[in-house]
Amino acid sequence: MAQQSDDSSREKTGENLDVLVSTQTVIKKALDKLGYPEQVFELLKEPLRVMHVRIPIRMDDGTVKVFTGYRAQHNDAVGPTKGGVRFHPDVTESEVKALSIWMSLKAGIVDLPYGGGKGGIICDPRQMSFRELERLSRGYVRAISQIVGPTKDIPAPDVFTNSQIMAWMMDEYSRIREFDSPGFITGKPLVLGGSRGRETATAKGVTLMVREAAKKCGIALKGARVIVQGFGNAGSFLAKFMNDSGAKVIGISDAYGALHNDEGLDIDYLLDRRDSFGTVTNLFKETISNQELLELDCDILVPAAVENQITAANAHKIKAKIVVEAANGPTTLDATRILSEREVLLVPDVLASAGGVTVSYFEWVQNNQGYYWSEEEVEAKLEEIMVKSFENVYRTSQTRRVDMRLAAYMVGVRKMAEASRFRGWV
Ligand SMILES: NC(=O)C1=CN([C@@H]2O[C@H](COP(=O)(O)OP(=O)(O)OC[C@H]3O[C@@H](n4cnc5c(N)ncnc54)[C@H](O)[C@@H]3O)[C@@H](O)[C@H]2O)C=CC1
Ligand SMILES: O=C(O)CCC(=O)C(=O)O
Repeated sequence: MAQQSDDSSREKTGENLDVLVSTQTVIKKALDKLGYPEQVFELLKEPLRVMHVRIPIRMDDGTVKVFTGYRAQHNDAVGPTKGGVRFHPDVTESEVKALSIWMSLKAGIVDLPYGGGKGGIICDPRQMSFRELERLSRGYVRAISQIVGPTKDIPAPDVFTNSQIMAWMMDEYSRIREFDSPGFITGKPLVLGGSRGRETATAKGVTLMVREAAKKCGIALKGARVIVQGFGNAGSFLAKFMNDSGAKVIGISDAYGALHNDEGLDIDYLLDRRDSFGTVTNLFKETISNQELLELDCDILVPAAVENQITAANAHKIKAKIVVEAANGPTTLDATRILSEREVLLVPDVLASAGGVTVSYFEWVQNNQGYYWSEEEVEAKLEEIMVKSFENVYRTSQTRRVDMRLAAYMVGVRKMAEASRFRGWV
């Protein structure tokens, strides 16, 4: 999704907003810095496999609609591929490819035994009924069933998909295989083998990254003014955790607009009132645009919605001292450079949002063991991994004198490059 949010007045800068191209640019730089030959880039610049499927679904009114979907598997040298499935009208093949590469990098940074995968269906679930969504979820699994599975490629939730959709997908896969297969997918409801702590894991991980970044910048979290773009799984729990830690959440948004109050928003009220698609601004008369939100004065800014929100057009107007990317791809490469020149500490997506896949890994391990952990155990393990990964990336950025995004790519790409080399692929 070369996403633009609700403000059509954004300046045009001629910047390339193709997230696959920008990801490839940073992968190339990371491999060059690490001294890998060109053939490694040739291997890693695109997914090994991309499946394009067309899914005919009987709609509630009796008509048949054919949906287009994708599953991309970037690199499986380290282990099975893993990553979410998004349901969104702006999904493209190029975006799904980039998202699968980011999953490989996340797995490398937090050191999971996976490569990256990602899926998407072009649809608007906000316009579909519960039963239509069930048929689409099951149809997608039937279409990709040959290339996925607990030891091949393990899906999970992403934008506009949730634990109910994971449950239908798991059930469909179990029917096809004639075997109960909880390890086929993560982000499931607890009663179907989900992990404690998975629902809040992405936000918990981002909270830890905000904490570590604030320490580096000498900013006290208590009283810090925080803005969160997006109020879905990642954004809404993050706003709550920030609030709980004594920070003041002064702005939030969804796809339709944003809310701002310098005295702090009532996050518990908003959490209670948001719908299952993370929409809450429709309840208010006075809203501002997503672009206005991003440019407000604050200490910490967390984009937690979609791609290409901070670009060359607005990077110089960002007032935050710390930007932590909960969303995948919210900041373009030009914007990354501008923020870095302005000495804004940017914690990149492939590190900041890796808490989700980390607890998904815990879920898969628990499914394989048939033994389930307490929430405290999950959170302690998550904290250890995220803090260690932050330090690793931060140290790399300091010692190699590169920005945090390039440092994260250097850390993330190494394991799959080495595994591919040992396998004799490059
Ligand atoms: N759910 C997870 O475990 C993980 C999610 N992420 C990333 O976090 C971001 C958000 O994902 P979730 O919270 O899971 O999705 P979600 O579907 O729960 O919520 C998405 C939020 O973004 C808003 N939104 C959608 N389109 C928008 C637009 N054009 N402009 C502004 N806001 C818009 C929606 O209204 C909603 O509030 C995505 O980039 C996703 O890839 C990253 C790692 C894990
Ligand atoms: O939980 C997972 O396996 C994947 C999460 C995801 O899609 C992401 O980190 O972007």
